[in-house]
Amino acid sequence: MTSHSEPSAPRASRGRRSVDDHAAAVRDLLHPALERLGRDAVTVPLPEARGRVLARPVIAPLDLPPFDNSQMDGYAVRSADLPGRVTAVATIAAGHAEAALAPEPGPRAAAPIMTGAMLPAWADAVVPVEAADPPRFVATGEEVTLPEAPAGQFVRAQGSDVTRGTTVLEPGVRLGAAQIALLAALGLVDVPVRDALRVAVLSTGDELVQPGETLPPGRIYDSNGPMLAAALEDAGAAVLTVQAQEDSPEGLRAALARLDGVDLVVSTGGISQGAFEVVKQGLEGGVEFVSVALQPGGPQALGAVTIASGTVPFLGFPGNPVSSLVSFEMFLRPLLAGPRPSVRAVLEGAADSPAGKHQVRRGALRDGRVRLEGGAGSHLLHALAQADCLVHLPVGLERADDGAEVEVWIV
Ligand SMILES: Nc1nc2c(c(=O)[nH]1)N[C@H]1C(S)=C(S)[C@@H](COP(=O)(O)OP(=O)(O)OC[C@H]3O[C@@H](n4cnc5c(N)ncnc54)[C@H](O)[C@@H]3O)O[C@H]1N2
Ligand code: MOO
Repeated sequence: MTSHSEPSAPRASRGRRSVDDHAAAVRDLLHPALERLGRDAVTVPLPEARGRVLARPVIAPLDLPPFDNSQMDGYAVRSADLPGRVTAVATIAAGHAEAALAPEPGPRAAAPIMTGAMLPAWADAVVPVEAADPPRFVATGEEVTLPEAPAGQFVRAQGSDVTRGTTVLEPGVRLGAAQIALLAALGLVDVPVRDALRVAVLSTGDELVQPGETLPPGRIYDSNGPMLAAALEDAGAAVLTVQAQEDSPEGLRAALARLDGVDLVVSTGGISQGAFEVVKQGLEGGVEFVSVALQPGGPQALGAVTIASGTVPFLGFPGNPVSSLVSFEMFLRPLLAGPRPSVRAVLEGAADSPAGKHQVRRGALRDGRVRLEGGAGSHLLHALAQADCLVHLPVGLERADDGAEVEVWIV
């Protein structure tokens, strides 16, 4: 949150921990685990590299394009021969270098050439076929009239995209479709990526039923488990298990004791003021329960828990789905995947925010204007699903009027 905070923002009141202070506490808690990830690289095959974070620089082993080639279907020519009549020589198709490597023809020659095909060394320009007279490919030995073509026209020069030996991707880059395309174009198959943070997600609450099962009265489907698993994976973490947990402190401790080989446990629910707060009752001691000046996402828990493979960091997010996802966005995601893109936008309609709290509303951003999706309620999943941004109403801003400028994170 540090990079997004307002330096002059009033501090949270009434003994609540500020958003920045809690973000710092979570950062400190996860520092050793994240430092290890920054150090340790693993090699994954290219098809598995999507969403991973590059651990080492990538140095281009070849030029891109690897050879001069045509940008158009047309005729490869010497610009000095044009305009005028030229005689067609052998056709050069993409992937077939023989015709391009054939001995240089005499003056006033033109080779029919296809997009992506290797330009012969004797040619320095390409005339698109539709500019020819006749506007088609003529047979070898026939004549065609071509207009003037400056040297370099429609030629994609070797190395014009990437020069061999240059660093094309830096460590820390998240690999998406474009980066994977670049690695593939360079012929690379083994990609050094940061080891992913291995996370266990535990949903707590006796009311929870798994999607696909029938829904008895008074019960609800577990949406936090799938939501956080998706959010974590989207941020580059490896979710080793997603479990719903019966509401008993002993059951929770037993479930933790069975977990093996995770770097972090994240739970949802069971941390506020109810009579059956399973996380609070089961983990008191190693875990701290705090009230953060954030809405939604006020109740928070953090500390350490003992699992089969040792003691690992623990984060307890509140059970309300929007609270849980906002907690993830504010405290965990920035550590895993860096800050969300942040813009200033003009608010459509007014919004009220509780005194002394940093409120995060859901919004839809269009052309620099943001419309709130749904109210402040932290159960409003449909509105969350319509939103494409989070709207920040920091401490001290108890009302934002229609037309006010607000900070928005694009999610
Ligand atoms: N007396 C008070 N009551 C509450 C306070 C408070 O300060 N005083 N804080 C409210 C706020 S704010 C929040 S947020 C919630 C947090 O409560 P818990 O973290 O203890 O969560 P639960 O009580 O277990 O559940 C809250 C809510 O969320 C639903 N839920 C829980 N898990 C899931 C799941 N996996 N998928 C979908 N929905 C889930 C649950 O059914 C409840 O409706 O406490 C307020 N109360
Ligand atoms: O803080 Mo709760 O997290 O508003 O719904």
